[in-house]
Amino acid sequence: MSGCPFGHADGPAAAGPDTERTGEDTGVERSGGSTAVVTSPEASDGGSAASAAAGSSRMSRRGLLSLAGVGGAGAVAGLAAGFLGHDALAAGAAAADTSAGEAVVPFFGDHQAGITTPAQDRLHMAAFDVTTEDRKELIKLLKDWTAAAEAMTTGNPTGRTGAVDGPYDAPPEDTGEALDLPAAKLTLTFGFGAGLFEKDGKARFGLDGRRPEALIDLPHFPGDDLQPGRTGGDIVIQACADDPQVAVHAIRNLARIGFGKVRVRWSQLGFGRTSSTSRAQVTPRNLFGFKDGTNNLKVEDNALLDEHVWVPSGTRPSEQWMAGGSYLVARRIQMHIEIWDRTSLREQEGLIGRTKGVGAPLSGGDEFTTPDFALAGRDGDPLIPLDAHVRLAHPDQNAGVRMLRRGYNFTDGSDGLGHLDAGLFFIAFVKDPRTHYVPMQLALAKSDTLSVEYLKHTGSGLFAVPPGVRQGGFIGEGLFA
Ligand SMILES: C=CC1=C(C)c2cc3[nH]c(cc4nc(cc5[nH]c(cc1n2)c(C)c5CCC(=O)O)C(CCC(=O)O)=C4C)c(C)c3C=C
Ligand SMILES: [Fe+2]
Repeated sequence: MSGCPFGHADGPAAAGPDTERTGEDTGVERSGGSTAVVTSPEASDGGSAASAAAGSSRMSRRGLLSLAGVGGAGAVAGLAAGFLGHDALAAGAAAADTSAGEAVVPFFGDHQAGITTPAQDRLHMAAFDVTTEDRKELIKLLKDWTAAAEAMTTGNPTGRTGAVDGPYDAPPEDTGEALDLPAAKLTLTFGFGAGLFEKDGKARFGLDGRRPEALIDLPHFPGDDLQPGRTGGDIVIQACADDPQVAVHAIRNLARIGFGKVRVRWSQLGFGRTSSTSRAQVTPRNLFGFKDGTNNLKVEDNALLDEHVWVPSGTRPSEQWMAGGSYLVARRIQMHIEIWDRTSLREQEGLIGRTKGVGAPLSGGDEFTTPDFALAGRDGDPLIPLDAHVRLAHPDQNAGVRMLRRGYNFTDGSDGLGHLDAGLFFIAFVKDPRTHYVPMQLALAKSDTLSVEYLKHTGSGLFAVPPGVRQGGFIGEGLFA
């Protein structure tokens, strides 16, 4: 093959007449490829449809590799180069792997993906401090992140030359550990912390007056033991995927792209979702062994999502950029699992207010029966104790507010004192944390025996999550308009 622009044996061959560049940012060929697109309820506008189409016409990382076994030596050479001819592409399409792991959640849409998207199995969340003070540099970074996010969520490497097709004497543009992995329903959700707007009393990036009123500094809650290295951050990125390596690869490459402009402040891995966000999903279990997410808001609850999760338009003009967005609350909650494991089943169920087996309310019925908080047992006491978690967290006790929970289990080794450092990385999306998080957290921290005796909050963050990105736009574009 001739035409290697970088002059090394493995370099890209010239694109043949049947190939077409899809864009400067990704350098990936149009392929009529095999990636299945998951219809995202969040991505419901025209841009999303276009994105879905773009996603479906792109070749995923694994689609590319599968061609090696289909198109023979020519295809392998093309594969190594990242450029494929028409015949090889047609053969590859015929042999396409459209298994669930290939599924793509569209990146573009009215709302960002990763909020009502059915919760994937794995999480890697990272919060960054922005180290540059240059507005142009920040905007450029957000544009570069948008391009990289679009590429990775469609199962493609970052940059024009990816992991193996760049100059031999330069670091690759993509780190490569996801080369042979499918998109795995990767979603990347971006949010802005208070520190992006002002630091030490001074406005940053020309954003004077643009900090939304709802982006408060969270108060100290009773029992909080927050570690500075696990708290705050100017920008957060939530990566969720059904493959941990895909999620970690995404955060790593976004951090790499941000080198010199942002610095990772904290990051958290999560290994098992603790919420279902769609009625099609089975309710998972947290590390206390209880079903978690039964009475969560679900993607099917459109009216409730409008009422409790999405920021409405019509707020102050300076906050209009948040319309269609949401607020992300992140709390790293350490669970005293060794104490829990020595607690009787009766007490465990009383602390939660539901049965451990099927997750039914202690007032009776099955998992999805409405709890009857007034129903008393033979002793006259309510069957769901007054200090049960589900009673105190129920909308009836919280001025009717609801939240969309999207947390993950975590285990980060041990604490050096013979205990696992394990817990629940609580993530919730709400339209306004002042009404939809702070009062409930205060009530739980004061009166919920589960919280007081078995939990410790060790990290915290609150982020304004702007609405979805339109094709050709960039993350948070409205804020910089
Ligand atoms: C501030 C909000 C909440 C925190 C923090 C929180 C932590 C937390 N929760 C569990 C276990 C369960 N929570 C359940 C229900 C539930 N929890 C919250 C809020 C917070 N939880 C709400 C709003 C609800 C729903 C209440 C309702 O409407 O009925 C349940 C029951 C199953 C379910 O409905 O999801 C469990 C179990 C843990 C272990 C934990 C911290 C580690
Ligand atoms: Fe809870």
